[in-house]
Amino acid sequence: MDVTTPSGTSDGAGLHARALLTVDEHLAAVLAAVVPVPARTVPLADALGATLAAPARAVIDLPPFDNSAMDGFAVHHVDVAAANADAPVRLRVVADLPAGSAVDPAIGTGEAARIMTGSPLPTAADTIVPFEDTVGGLADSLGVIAVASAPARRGVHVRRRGEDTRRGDVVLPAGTLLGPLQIGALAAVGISEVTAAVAPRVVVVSTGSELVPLERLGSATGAEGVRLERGQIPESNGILLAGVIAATGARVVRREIVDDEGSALRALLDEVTTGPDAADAVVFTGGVSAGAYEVVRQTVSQMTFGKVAMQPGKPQGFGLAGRTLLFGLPGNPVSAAVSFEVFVRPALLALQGRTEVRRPLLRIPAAVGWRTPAGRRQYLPVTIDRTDPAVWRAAPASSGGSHLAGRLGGAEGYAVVAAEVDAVAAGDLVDVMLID
Ligand SMILES: Nc1nc2c(c(=O)[nH]1)N[C@H]1C(S)=C(S)[C@@H](COP(=O)(O)OP(=O)(O)OC[C@H]3O[C@@H](n4cnc5c(N)ncnc54)[C@H](O)[C@@H]3O)O[C@H]1N2
Ligand code: MOO
Repeated sequence: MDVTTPSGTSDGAGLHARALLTVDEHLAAVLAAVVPVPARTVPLADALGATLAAPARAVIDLPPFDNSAMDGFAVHHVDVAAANADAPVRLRVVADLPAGSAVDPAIGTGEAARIMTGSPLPTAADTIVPFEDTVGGLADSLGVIAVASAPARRGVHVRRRGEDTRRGDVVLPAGTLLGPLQIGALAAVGISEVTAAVAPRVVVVSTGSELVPLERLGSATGAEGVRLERGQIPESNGILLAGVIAATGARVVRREIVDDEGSALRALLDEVTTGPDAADAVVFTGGVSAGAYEVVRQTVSQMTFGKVAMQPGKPQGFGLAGRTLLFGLPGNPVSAAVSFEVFVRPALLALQGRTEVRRPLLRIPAAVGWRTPAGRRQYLPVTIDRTDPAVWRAAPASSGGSHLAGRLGGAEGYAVVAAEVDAVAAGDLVDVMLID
């Protein structure tokens, strides 16, 4: 990246003199530093949100055996091929097969077995007749039944062994996020444990002497209300980052607020980046731009600092302490949130070996026009206007100011507008990065 020495205020002029990095250049530099975390074997039940580190192969065929798709009767097709309402075919019911039954009854000519959905198809039968196609239905389903409608063909309503998946097939490749559907699919093919990436351990450090931790704010509903002195603000980046980090499958092992003085930050950094329990990543916010009290910039010598052609999120710091990734995100809350999406999230996913590290983009028309910053890629918080279900539209959730943290609460994504574009007009197609 465009590197400046982390010497604080003295190199501010140098920063301004240098060209901006593109978002893609900075992201490439970040991803190049990522070394994936190790994998471990984990019970499937504990793997929600983890990333597969090895292909998951089916342990059994799915379905595991030929079975009935309907509640009804297992029959010989030839016996009922001519059945109709005017000339029902009578069959003697010789067995009753609930799901889970291990019985494999003999079924002779003119005979049937009552069978429930999911029960194995008797070896002697080849077709299922649902209750609805018999005269007596469920109410008259034991003894002798009358089939009033011929099955469309031999084998109808039979679910075949292995028709979904064969034993040994790769059900999901390495690098897949294990969401609820994936976990369900793996369970269905007999997998009870998986090889998954160990959750990266992440430390979040908010910097700024103006920050008041939530627990010291007092109760908004109490008689005294919120207690803030002049110049103080509630600390909000830490809780936001903790949430988005957890959503990547990583684990926030520590969350701290440090002042702008430096010694607390230095001690904390040493503690969390050395020894066997060193964090996989430390995410700082604040103290990275051009002011007189930029604690991250002035203290973290392992990071380099530069400007990226994006808005918000222009000042960025990045580096390595041993194997720990260090991110210096700007302190403005929208800048911190956007910077996380664009640089930190992909890195945390890459650490876990995730194949897809990008957010999905939806290209939809802008609901209204807005201005964009010259020469910087814009990430504008937007809601998705679904008034017309056929044409969703991107509606700004804020004017784009990087301090408008309250408006962030209404955002469903970020409109991503190229650096060369100066303004978006209503109806222009824009890419919306969807967030969850
Ligand atoms: N002379 C210049 N000034 C600034 C520049 C510049 O290029 N030249 N860049 C601006 C841009 S763009 C941004 S973004 C900010 C980033 O500044 P820092 O990363 O140094 O952040 P701070 O100054 O510490 O804080 C900025 C802002 O955000 C509030 N903040 C910080 N941490 C938190 C937190 N954890 N929770 C809630 N709010 C937080 C802080 O109070 C400030 O208002 O710099 C511009 N300046
Ligand atoms: O680039 Mo700053 O991140 O505009 O707010």
